Amino acid sequence: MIVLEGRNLTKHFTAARGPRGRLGRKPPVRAVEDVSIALRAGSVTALVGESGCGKSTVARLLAQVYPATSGEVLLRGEPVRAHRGAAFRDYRRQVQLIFQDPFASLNPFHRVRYHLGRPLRIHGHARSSTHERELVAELLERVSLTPVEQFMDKLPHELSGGQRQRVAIARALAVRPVALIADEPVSMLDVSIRLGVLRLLERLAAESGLALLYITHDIAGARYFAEDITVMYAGRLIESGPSEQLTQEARHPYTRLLLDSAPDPDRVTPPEATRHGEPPSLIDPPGGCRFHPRCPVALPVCSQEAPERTELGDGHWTHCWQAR
Ligand SMILES: Nc1ncnc2c1ncn2[C@@H]1O[C@H](COP(=O)(O)OP(=O)(O)OP(=O)(O)O)[C@@H](O)[C@H]1O
Repeated sequence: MIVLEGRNLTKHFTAARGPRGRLGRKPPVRAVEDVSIALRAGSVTALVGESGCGKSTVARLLAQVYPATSGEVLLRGEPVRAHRGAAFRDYRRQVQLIFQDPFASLNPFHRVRYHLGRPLRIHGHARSSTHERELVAELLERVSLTPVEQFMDKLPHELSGGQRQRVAIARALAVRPVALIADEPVSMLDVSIRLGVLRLLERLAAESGLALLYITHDIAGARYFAEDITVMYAGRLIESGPSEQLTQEARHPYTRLLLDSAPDPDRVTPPEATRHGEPPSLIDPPGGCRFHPRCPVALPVCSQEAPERTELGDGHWTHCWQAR
């Protein structure tokens, strides 16, 4: 069942710096163009791409941190129309964001008990202080911070990075969301504890039927963790499909470059993606397929016209002239 969906989402920001255009206006940053993505209950979807390609903007559009320039967001098939008031607050409760830096998202002066108890109180889940304590303990157990008594009264700086991220996840769970959007949730953590936090997110999605969007630049890791992978390049989606199929039979040259440049301790030659240059500016993106200036197999048509979506079967699709 599809829980959360973005349809044809586009976001243009007004650039804070940079020269003004002919009409004296600053040109927009075309951060996200025509992105459609669906998250299913109990399932992990990965959104993969290089830094600056618009992944966090998609996360924020889905969480309604700011409105889309065009396109719509649907929760359980219903378009989200409210941008303030009770309906909007309820939407923000149901769709929770987890950020990269758990330290920045936890007030350093408050103990774990407070961080988890506050949302329980605000949303009326705790009937009394004893009940609140029970619910806090339950949340700590769900994120495997046990024995719970050891964690209740800790301040954020007394916890490791992984433990802090677990508290941030528990706080998101406290308000009983239907979707979690995790934006690079492990990239600031020690390599040795990343897998544990990812396994926790996977278990929570499976056990609680949460729809989970996992945002990452690591396609190799996404493959083992997500059921589906969607690849983004310079503000656009370029390929998507079931993880195994997408990584085994990638059809877009950019997906192949990402797979080739995934960390490999045995490789001596530089990764393909670095050999083929940098991502383009989103103020003045290349015409046609945005990847064409870096594409090793570009055709003349690639610089002229953006390719439509080609269905490749079993939910696998791409936008590439070579696949048409
Ligand atoms: N509030 C904003 N105002 C202006 N430009 C913005 C704003 N937010 C993002 N951008 C621009 O939009 C583009 C996409 O940014 P975004 O943060 O979504 O990328 P990302 O793929 O998540 O990158 P990273 O992995 O580095 O966070 C970038 O060019 C960024 O500078």
